[in-house]
Amino acid sequence: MSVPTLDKSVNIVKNRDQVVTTLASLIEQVSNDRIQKHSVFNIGVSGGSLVAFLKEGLPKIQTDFGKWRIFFCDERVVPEDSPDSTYGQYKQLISALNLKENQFVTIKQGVSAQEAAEDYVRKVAQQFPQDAIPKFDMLLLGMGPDGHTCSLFPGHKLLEERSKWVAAITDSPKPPPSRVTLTFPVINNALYCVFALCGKEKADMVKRILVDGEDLPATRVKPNGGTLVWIMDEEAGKYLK
Ligand SMILES: O=C(O)[C@H](O)[C@@H](O)[C@H](O)[C@H](O)COP(=O)(O)O
Repeated sequence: MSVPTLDKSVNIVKNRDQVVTTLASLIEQVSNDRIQKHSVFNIGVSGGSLVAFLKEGLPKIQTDFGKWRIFFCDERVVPEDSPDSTYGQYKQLISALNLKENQFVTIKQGVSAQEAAEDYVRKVAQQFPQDAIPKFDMLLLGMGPDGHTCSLFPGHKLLEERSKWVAAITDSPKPPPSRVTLTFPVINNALYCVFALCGKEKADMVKRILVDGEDLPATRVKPNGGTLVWIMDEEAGKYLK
């Protein structure tokens, strides 16, 4: 797979196809490194357009998917068979990548957002017993047109959460309203935080975050001692040139 090399934190590639291949190549590199060192690859995925990027890109990479544990950076509190369920959208990857269902760490079904968040904290803690704060190998993030990431929205009190690793939100401005989300203490403890995005509708917000440094949720993703990578197409990055 010939893709542009990632030599900086902000990578503007030609088009959506190259976002898919560049993202997949980075995931391939990091997953193989982590599996070689720790025999497991702990990755968090988001919903939105990232789902399609991964469905297209992951089947083309060489890695031991059997060593992957897949978490959700955020998840909607809906039944798994709802079209709004992020896990429901990723389920197709189970057969495509020969995964086992239990490699996805999913949220508890049939409970409130608060209960789902409390349960997810326990599930996450189980996978990172040695860590004072869970240290994900890689978190794959989207950025909404309002600068949100995960289910952390501009002006929301959850932006200030400093102790809970996973929080519930019931007033998400992006439907559906009830979700669980990782919080910044966990997000910024990851080894890699990777934003992947496309399209001119994101260009203004990309400029406000990466040029103007406006304090928006996506601006606050600054992995401590980790690596932040942005991968976007020319349309999304048109104000960065
Ligand atoms: O489940 C979700 O809604 C996401 O996790 C959310 O944070 C998403 O990543 C952004 O809204 C960007 O979505 P798009 O890439 O579709 O614009």
